[in-house]
Amino acid sequence: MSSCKEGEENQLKCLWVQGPIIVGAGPSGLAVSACLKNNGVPSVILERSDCIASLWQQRSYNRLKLHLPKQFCELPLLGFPENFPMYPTKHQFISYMESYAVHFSIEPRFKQVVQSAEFDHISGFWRVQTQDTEYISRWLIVATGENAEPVIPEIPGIEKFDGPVVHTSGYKSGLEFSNKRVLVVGCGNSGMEVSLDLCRHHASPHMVVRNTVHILPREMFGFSTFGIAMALLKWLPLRLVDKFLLLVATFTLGNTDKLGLRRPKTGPIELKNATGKTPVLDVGALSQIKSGKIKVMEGVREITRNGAKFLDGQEREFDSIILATGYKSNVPCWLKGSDFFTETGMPKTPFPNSWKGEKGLYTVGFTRRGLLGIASDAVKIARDLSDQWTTIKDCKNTCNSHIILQI
Ligand SMILES: Cc1cc2nc3c(=O)[nH]c(=O)nc-3n(C[C@H](O)[C@H](O)[C@H](O)COP(=O)(O)OP(=O)(O)OC[C@H]3O[C@@H](n4cnc5c(N)ncnc54)[C@H](O)[C@@H]3O)c2cc1C
Ligand SMILES: NC(=O)C1=CN([C@@H]2O[C@H](COP(=O)(O)OP(=O)(O)OC[C@H]3O[C@@H](n4cnc5c(N)ncnc54)[C@H](OP(=O)(O)O)[C@@H]3O)[C@@H](O)[C@H]2O)C=CC1
Ligand SMILES: O=C(O)C(=O)Cc1c[nH]c2ccccc12
Repeated sequence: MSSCKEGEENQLKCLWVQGPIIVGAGPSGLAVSACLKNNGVPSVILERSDCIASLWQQRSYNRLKLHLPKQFCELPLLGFPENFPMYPTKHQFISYMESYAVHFSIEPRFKQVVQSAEFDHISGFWRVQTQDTEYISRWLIVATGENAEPVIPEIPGIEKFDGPVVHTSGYKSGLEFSNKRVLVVGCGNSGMEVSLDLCRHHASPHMVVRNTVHILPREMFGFSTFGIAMALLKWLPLRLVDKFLLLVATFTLGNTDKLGLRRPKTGPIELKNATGKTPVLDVGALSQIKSGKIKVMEGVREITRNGAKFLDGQEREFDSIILATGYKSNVPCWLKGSDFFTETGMPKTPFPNSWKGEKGLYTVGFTRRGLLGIASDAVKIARDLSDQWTTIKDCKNTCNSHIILQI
């Protein structure tokens, strides 16, 4: 990286970057940087927080474990340590990512909040601005993730509520909710697992289920449900695999409709692929629902000073509210002049072709396929980009171009 205009007062520093600029040091940014390095391509990662994998280190609850078996959650080129359990804890996953970064000598530039990134048609380079620096490169890799910001819905009356209102990204443990009545809004994996954690800390969770939801056992016949689905998908059509999963789920879990958990018409994997809505992989919440320790509530009509009114006319008092309402991409806030992303910040081109845009733009981790999708994107990007890198290096040796010498 070489500097072109060093810090005059109120002016951005300007840095030319060797290889691509990667925005985000989560699993996606680390994976793509490692794959590039393995192919001899340097890169610079810009990360807004002060650590790698900030979602895992700073914005997730203590009890979190991977809910897919470890073989589906490894980053490319370096697997998990052999002694890891089938479902590593978040602390194990973080330590794995720390060693991954050390192994590939990945050193992100921390506290660099990317505020804008735009392709400069005149120079043919990407200009990426953080709060204090402008980075310039021929390539930009978007690795800010599908979970960059919490979704905070506007629920009528919520501003009147007297008690604490937290999003699951700020929830650590049920310890501070002991003996409290808690309204959990949302019933995805976060809503279910936080409700379960609350039960284990003797709180009284009421979980809002406003819509339909697929709940599957994490394991079937001693094998992971996800693993079974992946294996069957090699041989059978998606809809048949979904039918099979639902048959076994009904057999092992019973009819969840009766508990207020109505299933969508579309099957779980088809729905995940089409909309990104992840089925709940049950790790114990369902039995707490069955025993009445987690109460399922219909949609909220309004929040009051000390509780909530529900669509079915019920009214309850609560001490706290936890918003398990999911996450969203933040790409539209900072990526300018590109029509590669939708207004919700997801690539317009669907999987498996969402990893490559135009003019040196790449995306990793926007496939709605978790860590497996990340690994697949990272490998493809590194292959594509290293071909260009080799061509440019060869040209640099022979054409002696001024611009090419700068990068
Ligand atoms: C609670 C939870 C559990 C999950 N468990 C699993 C699982 O078990 N298995 C699985 O396959 N998938 C799982 N996923 C899905 C997915 O694999 C993870 O979310 C994974 O962390 C995504 O990696 P990422 O690098 O794409 O995004 P992130 O981990 O979100 O990393 C993106 C990084 O970009 C940074 N960033 C964002 N905006 C900017 C900006 N403007 N400037 C600079 N930096 C920025 C962020 O600070 C962050 O560090 C889980 C998701 C969640 C939310
Ligand atoms: N152990 C693990 O590995 C875990 C993995 N995860 C993953 O993290 C990702 C995010 O999960 P999660 O945080 O659960 O988010 P999700 O997007 O999966 O779920 C959000 C939930 O909030 C509901 N919701 C949103 N707005 C409102 C509202 N205004 N009123 C009522 N309900 C509302 C949604 O309902 P509706 O469907 O009606 O919109 C949905 O039930 C997923 O991919 C998940 O699999 C999460 C936790 C643990
Ligand atoms: O946990 C997540 O958020 C994931 O995206 C992992 C995942 C990818 N594909 C799935 C299909 C069913 C359940 C979880 C996943």
